[in-house]
Amino acid sequence: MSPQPTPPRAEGDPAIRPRHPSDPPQTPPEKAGEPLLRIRGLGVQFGGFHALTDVDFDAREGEVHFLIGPNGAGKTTLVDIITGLTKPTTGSVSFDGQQLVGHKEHRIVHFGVGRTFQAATVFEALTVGENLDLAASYRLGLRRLLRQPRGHADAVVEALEVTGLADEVDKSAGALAHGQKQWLEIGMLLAQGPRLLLLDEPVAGMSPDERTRTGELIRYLARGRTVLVVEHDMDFMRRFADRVTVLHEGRILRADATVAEVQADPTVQEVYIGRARDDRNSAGRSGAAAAGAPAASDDEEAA
Ligand SMILES: Nc1ncnc2c1ncn2[C@@H]1O[C@H](COP(=O)(O)OP(=O)(O)OP(=O)(O)O)[C@@H](O)[C@H]1O
Repeated sequence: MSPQPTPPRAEGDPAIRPRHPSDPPQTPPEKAGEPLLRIRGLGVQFGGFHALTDVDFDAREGEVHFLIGPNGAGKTTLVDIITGLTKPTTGSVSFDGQQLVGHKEHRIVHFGVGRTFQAATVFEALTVGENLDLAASYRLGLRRLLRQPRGHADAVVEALEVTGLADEVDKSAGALAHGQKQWLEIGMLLAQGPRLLLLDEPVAGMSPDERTRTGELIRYLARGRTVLVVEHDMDFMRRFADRVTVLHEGRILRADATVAEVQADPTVQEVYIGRARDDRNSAGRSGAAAAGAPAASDDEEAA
């Protein structure tokens, strides 16, 4: 029997509970001022193929910013550039005034930028606590880690609490349920003390209940930080996004909008619905599932 996920500890905390219809609009507090992440004129080519062209993008402290777009739009490539995995052909990426382009991945982590991948990358043979200790040590450095008093660093204790994994601290990560592994990976990010968290499809493969808990966790993470979420799940976006940017074929289709603005945008609707139509047609022809349109029906309903 697969283990039952424990809910995040701070469930009663109004900052992380799901949005209620009577709640005030989720406009992030800071619209003015310099964004924490500022991307200008970004472009990248693979061979002759333009994966990203002239991308401008801003994200501010305290906001949950969703990056959406059909398959192949360039979302992961954008995250890869921010984190130093891919070098852009043109443009700049400024994080808290620091230019990131040209720095190696580990330097960018030290600047305060962390990411998760589509598949959780935890050390399955280690316990939950050991995974978190290891993640915390990456930022602290070995010398400071050895000088730590016995027990876990504060950042690890916080990560255990907010991911709801405190009761699983001595369990091996390989024995966790799918959702719990994703939460552990997010907890490992948190233990590194980032100011910008990039989450690539954090709810893929999760149950509805796990999605809700992940959304609550993301809202918690955004307190005093910035969270950029790459996601296909439109319902999840509607519930938990502050701002939304839409990419299409490597270009910005709609920048820094509210959920309502994105839903009302006919160009965005056309991209998603057109894509869904194409996928359905090709699925009909080939008999294969329309893998590229996980949220399409959602959007048709929204349209
Ligand atoms: N290293 C690479 N070499 C060649 N082409 C690449 C490389 N990385 C990405 N691409 C191409 O760039 C385009 C954008 O890919 P990317 O993975 O960023 O899209 P995405 O929006 O994240 O898609 P998905 O939602 O399917 O993950 C795709 O056409 C992809 O094939």
